[in-house]
Amino acid sequence: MREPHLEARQVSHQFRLKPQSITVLDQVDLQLQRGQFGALIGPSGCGKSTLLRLIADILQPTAGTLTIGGDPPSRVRKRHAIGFVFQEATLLPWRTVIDNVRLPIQIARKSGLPSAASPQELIRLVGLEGFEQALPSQLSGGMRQRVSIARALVLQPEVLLLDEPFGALDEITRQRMNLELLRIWSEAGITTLLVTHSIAEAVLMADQIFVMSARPGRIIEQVPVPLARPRHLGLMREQVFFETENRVRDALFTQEIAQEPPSLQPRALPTQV
Ligand SMILES: Nc1ncnc2c1ncn2[C@@H]1O[C@H](COP(=O)(O)OP(=O)(O)OP(=O)(O)O)[C@@H](O)[C@H]1O
Repeated sequence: MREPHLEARQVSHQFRLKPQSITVLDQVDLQLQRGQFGALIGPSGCGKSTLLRLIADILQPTAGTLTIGGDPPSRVRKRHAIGFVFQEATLLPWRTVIDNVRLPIQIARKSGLPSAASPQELIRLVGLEGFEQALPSQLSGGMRQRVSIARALVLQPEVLLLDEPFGALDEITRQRMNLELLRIWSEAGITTLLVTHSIAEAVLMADQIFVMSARPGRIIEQVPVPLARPRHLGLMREQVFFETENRVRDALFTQEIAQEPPSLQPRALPTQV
């Protein structure tokens, strides 16, 4: 068995909310092989973004260990090897597209620049050729997220973390962006973890789907996606797609039912004797 590239072992996290603290993540175990695409799905507030922020070294776990290629996230972040795309495109409004994509290079230069990709080449990769000199206000929401993805890739990260990047987009744009992201991922070959609320999106994109419980979040099921690559929208009509969706849905809703007050839970039918 190969060593995982991205690994969380027994990771827990508590936030201090005076006067007490809340446990957001409880002994999370997760593994992704190098170059794999993982999706994290779970009820709102179960700690998906928190887990991504722990992997990105924006937060530190209260317990447990995280490693990327055997290194702690702090070391990986210092070599600028973690790409992060947030829910909203966090672009600098006064900078052009190409200058937003260049920004991480300019910041990293101060601490000894790791190898960087060509911003122009990345703009081509995300399909924004011709918009290099546009300002964020002159772009659609989908185009702004493409700029964010190009910016996250410019320092050639070892892992790419995406926190519901297309949540604010309409269904058609979202599906197009999903396919574009898959194309970019397959060209860049980066270990990728995507947070999503959409079961279909998780199945379409991922090699492995990690289903989380309600807070405190735990991984309650890992669902492998047995679909060939390259993926295309036609796969969404195939039996194996429905079956994988159902496995994820069952894992999500079984726990929902378990948490309902007893009066709302379905009664077991009397068995015939
Ligand atoms: N900085 C913080 N301080 C205190 N509590 C926090 C902080 N950040 C998040 N939380 C709490 O941690 C829990 C998990 O939040 P998180 O954003 O990780 O969930 P999520 O699964 O990504 O939710 P959603 O799907 O709605 O985006 C929530 O209850 C939230 O209120």
